[in-house]
Amino acid sequence: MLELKQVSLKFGTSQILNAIDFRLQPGERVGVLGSSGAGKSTLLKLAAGLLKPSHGTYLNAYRHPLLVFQEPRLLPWRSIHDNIEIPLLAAGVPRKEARLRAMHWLERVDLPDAGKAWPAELSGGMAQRAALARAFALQPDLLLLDEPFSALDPALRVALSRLCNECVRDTGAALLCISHHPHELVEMVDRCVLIAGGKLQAFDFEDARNSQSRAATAHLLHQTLLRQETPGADQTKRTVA
Ligand SMILES: Nc1ncnc2c1ncn2[C@@H]1O[C@H](COP(=O)(O)OP(=O)(O)OP(=O)(O)O)[C@@H](O)[C@H]1O
Repeated sequence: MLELKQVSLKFGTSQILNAIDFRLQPGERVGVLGSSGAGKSTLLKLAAGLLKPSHGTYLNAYRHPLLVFQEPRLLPWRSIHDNIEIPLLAAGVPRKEARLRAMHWLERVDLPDAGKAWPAELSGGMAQRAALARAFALQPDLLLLDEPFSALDPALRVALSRLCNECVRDTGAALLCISHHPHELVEMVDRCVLIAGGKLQAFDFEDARNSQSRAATAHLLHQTLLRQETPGADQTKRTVA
């Protein structure tokens, strides 16, 4: 389990997160929303252990947290297969198993013939699929997605969200996922948190399996986000100590 208790984080004098409490249970899937600069990526980096809180308690029992960024970040001088296999070898996976896992995940993300290709030969969507294959091959128990599909066109974004959703459900990994698209996000998660003014606001779905409940929650999230992004809205103001 991941647990943040009364966690605050400052960059210089800017208070980004202010005494937040957050828990992520094994297998739980949580969406993170908020206006630009609200602190979503900061929360993910905290969860990944890449940032330390200025105050409060950080407890993380996940052994294999994995952060996936907006850009695929593939090694340009190695083949797609190598891009997936190299991190596995670095993690101590035997070569034969690493090869099989790389092939399995390339197939799973619908790139069965791309193993020998160079990253520069792939479209944006294909490169992001390869990045997902690399992530899932590492068998994370906590997957942290920082808007991984935001640079793609809407149809591709929806397709990759669905694929990612299936893979997360198949592996049972816990998920913390940032998105600016409430309607897509609610299809992937059990609940959402919204960051505003350094605080977390919870949006629980009445019944995550009920599409009407998901649609209503997405609508509410959308309206709340719009209010935040309106210039001068109170919620976007951040405490500056
Ligand atoms: N390393 C850093 N040093 C100083 N300030 C930082 C640092 N990282 C982020 N910030 C600031 O913290 C605030 C929150 O940044 P963060 O990247 O978490 O926002 P975000 O909600 O993910 O935004 P976006 O949706 O635009 O990606 C921003 O004002 C940003 O400029």
